[in-house]
Amino acid sequence: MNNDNVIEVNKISKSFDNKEVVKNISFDVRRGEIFSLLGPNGAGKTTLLKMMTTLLKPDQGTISLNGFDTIEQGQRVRQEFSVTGQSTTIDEDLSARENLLIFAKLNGLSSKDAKTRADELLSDFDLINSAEQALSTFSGGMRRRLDLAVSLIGKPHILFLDEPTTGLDPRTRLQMWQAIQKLVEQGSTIFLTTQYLEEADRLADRIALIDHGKMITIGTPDELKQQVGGMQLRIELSDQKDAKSAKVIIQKVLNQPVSVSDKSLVGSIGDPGIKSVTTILDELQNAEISINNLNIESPSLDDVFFKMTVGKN
Ligand SMILES: Nc1ncnc2c1ncn2[C@@H]1O[C@H](COP(=O)(O)OP(=O)(O)OP(=O)(O)O)[C@@H](O)[C@H]1O
Repeated sequence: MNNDNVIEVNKISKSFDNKEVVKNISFDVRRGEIFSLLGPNGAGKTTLLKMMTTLLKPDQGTISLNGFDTIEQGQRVRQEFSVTGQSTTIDEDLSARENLLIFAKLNGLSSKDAKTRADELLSDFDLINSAEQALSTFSGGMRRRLDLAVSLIGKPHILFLDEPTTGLDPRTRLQMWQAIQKLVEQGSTIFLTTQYLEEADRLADRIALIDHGKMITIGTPDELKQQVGGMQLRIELSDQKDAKSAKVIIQKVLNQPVSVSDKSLVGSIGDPGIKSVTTILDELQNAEISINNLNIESPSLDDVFFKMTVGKN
C-alpha cells in the first residue's frame, strides 16, 4: 500500500441477478482527504459504499482500508472506520449524554474514559447545552450532529458519511459542514456521498463521478469543471424576435453551437477566449440588436453532472 492512501479500491465489480451494477471501479483516497462519490440515482453508489464498509462482498477486485483487506480481514478492518446514519440504534427516550455513554461503553471504554469522551464530543458538536435533553426533543440538525458524534467515539481513522445533510435546512447544513471540516483538521479521512453538488464542491478535495456502475471521471472540483469546458457566455436580449440573428452572430464568433431559450443565448467561450465577448457586443450593436444582460459564468459542478452522466434510462 502507498502510505498516503488510506483507502484503495482496486478493480471492483458487482452484479445482482446477472446485471453488473459496479463495473471495474478503481480509486484511492489519500490520508486527510475529503473524497466525495457522486452519481445519479441507480449509479451504484450505495452498492460501492456497502462493499467498502464490509456489508457486501465484491464479485471481483479488492478494497483495503488503512492497509487491511475488507474481505480477508473483515473484523480488523471494521476497527478502522465508522459510518454515519446509524441513528436507528440511538435511544429516543435517553438524553444525548446517556446515548454517548452507552455507545462509549459498547466501544470498550471504561466509565471514566466514557465520561470524558462524551464531554469532548458534546462540546465539539455544540451539544453541551442540550446534553441532558431526551432525544425525542431534538431537531433534525441536532440529531445529525449527535449521530456524527456517536460514530466518532472509537476515534476511527476513516469516516464514511452517507448523505450527512439530506433534509437539513441551510443553516444546519452549514453547521454540519463546519463539523466535517473540523474532523479533517483533527486527522480524519472522509468518504462522503451526497446528493448536493454544492456540498461536494464546498467540501471535497477530490470527487469521483460514477454512472451506470462505471467511473466517469475523478479529480478536484476545479479539474472536473475544466473538463466540461471553460467559461460560458450568457446574453439576454431585450427582444426575443432578435434571437435568431443574434444566434447566427454569436455562433460565428465563438465558432461553437449556441443554445437559445426565450431571450437568453448561451455559448461556451472556448479558444477565442474573453476577447470574443467584445467582438460579439460590437457585432450585435452593428446589427442593432440590444441586450438586457450579459454574464460570463464559470461552469458549475451541476454542469459537470449533467454533461457527463446519463442516469437511469
Ligand atoms: N440487492 C439488490 N438486488 C438487486 N439489484 C440491486 C440491489 N441493490 C442495488 N441494486 C441495483 O443496483 C443498481 C445500483 O444501485 P445503488 O443503490 O447502488 O445505486 P445508487 O447510486 O446508490 O442510487 P441512489 O442514488 O438512487 O441511492 C440499481 O440498478 C439497483 O436497482
